[in-house]
Amino acid sequence: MKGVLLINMGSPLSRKEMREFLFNMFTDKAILPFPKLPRTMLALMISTLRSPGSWKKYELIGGSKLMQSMQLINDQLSAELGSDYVVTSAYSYSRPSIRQGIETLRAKGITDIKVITMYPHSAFSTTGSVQTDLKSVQQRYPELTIQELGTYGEDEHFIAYWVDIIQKAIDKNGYKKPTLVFSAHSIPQYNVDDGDTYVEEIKTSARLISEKLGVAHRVAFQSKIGRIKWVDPDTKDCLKAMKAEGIDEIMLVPISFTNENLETAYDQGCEIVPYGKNELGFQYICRVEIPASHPELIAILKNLLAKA
Ligand SMILES: C=CC1=C(C)c2cc3[nH]c(cc4nc(cc5[nH]c(cc1n2)c(C)c5CCC(=O)O)C(CCC(=O)O)=C4C)c(C)c3C=C
Ligand SMILES: [Fe+2]
Repeated sequence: MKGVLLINMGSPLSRKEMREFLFNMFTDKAILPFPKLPRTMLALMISTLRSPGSWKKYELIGGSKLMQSMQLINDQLSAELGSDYVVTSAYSYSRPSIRQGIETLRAKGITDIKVITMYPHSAFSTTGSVQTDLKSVQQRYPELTIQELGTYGEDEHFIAYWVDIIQKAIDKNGYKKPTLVFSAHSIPQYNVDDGDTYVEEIKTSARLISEKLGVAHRVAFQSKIGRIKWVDPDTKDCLKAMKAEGIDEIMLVPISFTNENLETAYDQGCEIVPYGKNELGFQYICRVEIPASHPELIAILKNLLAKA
């Protein structure tokens, strides 16, 4: 029997978990690249100060849908793969942790474990963090064969996944000639300067999807926090420039995610779209929602396993 571990960031399900989630995130060297002691002190400070405001956002959207979506994807993949595989999910900053996920499979006597992250693109702060965790679990359990199957931003099923979701949104909204704004989670500029390929990977996915749909597109970055320099252009600035160019039908596409989450429902739904409507005066602007699961998403995961 083989094991499949699906990995994502995680999400807080209660006010108490909010602080833990932020603490776990900011003690991660891939997020805050400082030595351990100052990083832990900063994580304690940031999680304490940030959690009330962040939790309010989660309450406003009725909670993040990330964990429910992960459960559905997990169950659908498990049903597709049949009894030769055990599929389970784990999270970088929530429970079960990556180590716990591997231990669950190990406890079932499984030694061959394939790992798939729910991040379509690589980034030091997401896939890089997962790889570091996997390395440390591998050292703990050298008898296991743990193989991470890589990203899939150019995979034909990933392109088909977004083409289908976007086309349905175009039809639903009755847009005639939309311009897609692929709004990805931003990353710190210092990561790009150190060789992070995330931005280029996002641009490639955006180009391939737009070409298939035959529509115009832009790439922009959202959800920056703190005072450091993040990758540009910022999504709101991109919309401002598009208004000046006279573009009038806009669809935000959350290209860096495979589940609805705080950054889609709140940052796009409650901040960026209202900004476009109320401050810039766009009449036709909407965000494309991510379905909880999708046949093409399951096909991506199955394909990665078949190729491994
Ligand atoms: C400060 C550093 C952060 C970096 C770098 C970062 C990169 C990054 N994040 C995602 C995906 C998600 N992030 C989510 C929440 C979230 N992210 C940060 C910080 C960084 N992210 C914080 C502090 C939070 C918590 C919310 C808040 O306080 O603002 C989520 C949402 C999860 C959910 O519960 O719904 C996702 C998903 C990517 C893809 C990425 C870089 C590529
Ligand atoms: Fe994030």
